[in-house]
Amino acid sequence: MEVVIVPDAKAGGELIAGAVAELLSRKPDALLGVATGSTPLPIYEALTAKVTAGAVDASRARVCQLDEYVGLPAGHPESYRSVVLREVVEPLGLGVDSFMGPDGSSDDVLGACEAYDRALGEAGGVDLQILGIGTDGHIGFNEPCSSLASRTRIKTLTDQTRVDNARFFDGDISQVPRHVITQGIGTILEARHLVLLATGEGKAEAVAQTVEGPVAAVVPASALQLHRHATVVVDEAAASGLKLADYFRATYAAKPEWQGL
Ligand SMILES: N[C@@H]1[C@@H](O)[C@H](O)[C@@H](COP(=O)(O)O)O[C@@H]1O
Repeated sequence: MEVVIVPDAKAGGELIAGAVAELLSRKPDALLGVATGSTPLPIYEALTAKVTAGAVDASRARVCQLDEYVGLPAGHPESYRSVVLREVVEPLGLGVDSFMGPDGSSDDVLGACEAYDRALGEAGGVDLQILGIGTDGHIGFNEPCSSLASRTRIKTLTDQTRVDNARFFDGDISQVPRHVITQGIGTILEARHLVLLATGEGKAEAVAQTVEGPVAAVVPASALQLHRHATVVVDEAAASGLKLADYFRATYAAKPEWQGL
């Protein structure tokens, strides 16, 4: 696992957008896995700026969702499908046919989970998966004690996650769905490159446990330690709980440019 400490969220966004740009130059039809939440927005803004400036050709890129609420009506503005279309797919100038996600409004939720897990494999697998992290260490919507071998399935949100996400629902926790579909941890680990961005002091504890704690289902993001190409990008505040911060800084400073992220 590589840990990169950046000055702020904007720098993290630029760095990761650069890695996506490099991937697209190598593989124009790469499948990009995207997370929702506030944290990854600087990545999508930086990538959109590169595309608008003509520095990156994303016209053949494909985008896939990490997770979804269950039970929101199709087209609800806070469904993750709507969010990803609004924040990523449309700004990059892509069409809906470049995009895939689980159907959270299906009557057959179990079937929708299995179909999505299968579809990811049939699409050739995710090339680069962008991840955020919950304050409780979740990735996607894999809450604490999710199986590290889990596949795409339905999960129940913790009260903490529903409180954290209420800001997208007029601050009203009762509007935040209790159930979600999420790529499992086993599914996420199949992506070729995992890039987790965490910013702000509120994520410091979860980041410390993810990077320096034991691999444990109680901290789902710690499963990144099992991946052969995982990058954790943190700002100074999110890095504040890391004992090895100076080592990570020195290592990155001495990294040859040709290695990329
Ligand atoms: N399912 C999403 C996660 O993918 C995201 O990482 C997390 C943190 O969101 P934020 O970046 O807004 O803190 O929120 C939700 O739970």
